[in-house]
Amino acid sequence: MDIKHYMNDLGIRARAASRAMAKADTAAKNKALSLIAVAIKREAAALRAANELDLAAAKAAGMEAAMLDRLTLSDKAIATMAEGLEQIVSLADPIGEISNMKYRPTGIQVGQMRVPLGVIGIIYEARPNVTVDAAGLCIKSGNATILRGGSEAIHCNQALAKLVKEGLAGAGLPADAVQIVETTDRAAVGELITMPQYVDVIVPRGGKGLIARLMQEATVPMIKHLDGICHVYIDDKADLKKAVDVAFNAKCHRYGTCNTMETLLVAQGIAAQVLPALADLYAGKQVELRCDDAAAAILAGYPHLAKATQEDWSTEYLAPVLAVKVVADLDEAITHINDYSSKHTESIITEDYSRALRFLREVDSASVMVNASTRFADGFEYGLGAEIGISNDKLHARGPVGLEGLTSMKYVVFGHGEVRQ
Ligand SMILES: NC(=O)C1=CN([C@@H]2O[C@H](COP(=O)(O)OP(=O)(O)OC[C@H]3O[C@@H](n4cnc5c(N)ncnc54)[C@H](OP(=O)(O)O)[C@@H]3O)[C@@H](O)[C@H]2O)C=CC1
Ligand SMILES: N[C@@H](CCC(=O)OP(=O)(O)O)C(=O)O
Repeated sequence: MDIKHYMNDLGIRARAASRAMAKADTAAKNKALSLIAVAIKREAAALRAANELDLAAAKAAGMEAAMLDRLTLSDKAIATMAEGLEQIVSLADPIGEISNMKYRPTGIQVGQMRVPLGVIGIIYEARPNVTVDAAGLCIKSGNATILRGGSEAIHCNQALAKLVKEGLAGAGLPADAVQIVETTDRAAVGELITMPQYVDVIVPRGGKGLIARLMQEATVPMIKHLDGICHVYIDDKADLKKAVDVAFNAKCHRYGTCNTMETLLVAQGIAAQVLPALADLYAGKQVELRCDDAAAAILAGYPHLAKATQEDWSTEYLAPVLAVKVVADLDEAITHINDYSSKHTESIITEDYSRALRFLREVDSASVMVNASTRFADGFEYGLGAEIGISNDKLHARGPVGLEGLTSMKYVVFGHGEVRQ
């Protein structure tokens, strides 16, 4: 079968499955999720073996360490996937909820019902846990999904998809509710984003190349999950220990994730105190610091120092590299963030309540934090069970997208035979 026909077939199956999923009851959906969690734990060894195949190929192709880390399905990642599914089971089913019922003067009663989006096409990076997180959220929210994961994770994704289908079938739900694209040919992406008759929304998780293509070609609406140029701003009213702990964690906890800090802004009033302490920790991890003149002057002698260029303020390194800038005050920090961030996640470190509130109000990003690491921008950490991704789009859903982000509201009207005058 050629790719056009193959994708068309996936689309037809997904559309049919979405109709069954939309009316599936909560117990069946929860049963499927629990069965998948059990199967994942049972098949942990087989999943690791499939992941080894992917890792070996990726290493041979020269994949960088941070991307290998993202591709790795460790025992902890396997346990977290299963735990995420169990968390989704425990969340309330959003589907069918009716709210805002009001009587109109005509006698009719108008309200809204929460409904699934339908068929969701997800294009994502080579990160196997996303396959299960996305499948779990789509199942619970009554959607069908077509998953196109990063080609480097194909073996692992195929192994996971089998377990998802086993869980769906065991709960009496259509196995086609979750389908993965079995080819790594990018022509399949071209088809997925141009079949509005079968796909209601595309969730692209990826970098600039992916988005450039989608912006040109897609005829299906998108909720974009893009790069994370995330900032931490250390205010001159910051607690030093909190500043050092958060700025170190935000950069060094994991380099390859989109919620990792890429630019550190420091108020000039505290820079001479906080930067040397932080630089000692960064030096231990060989983090390269790309500094503006003021930061470079404070950090003279640091072993991995480079001069920042204009380009650094707009760069997502996904690597042990950090741009560092000294700013005059909160105003300059907010302006810099609103000019250069990708509207993903930003954090202020301060003990000053008014400045914290100003930062929350004036920074235009999907997650805005006070005294916490940007690494917390994550569906699991926010209590959503998992996430489809982290939206930096402004429409429909912002930040980590969980169950509610995969639904919309339709109007429902109850009458007693009223007619319009
Ligand atoms: N906001 C969020 O939730 C997330 C954001 N990201 C962002 O993604 C970026 C890095 O991830 P990375 O894996 O390199 O992302 P890529 O954009 O390279 O890949 C992501 C997915 O898109 C596909 N893809 C990429 N370009 C094209 C194209 N031109 N046509 C068709 N398919 C394409 C890839 O397929 P293939 O395997 O063939 O390359 C892969 O499945 C970072 O900017 C990161 O922050 C990543 C994950 C989540
Ligand atoms: N959920 C993630 C962050 C979002 C994500 O998937 O990002 P990425 O590592 O760029 O694929 C986490 O913090 O674990």
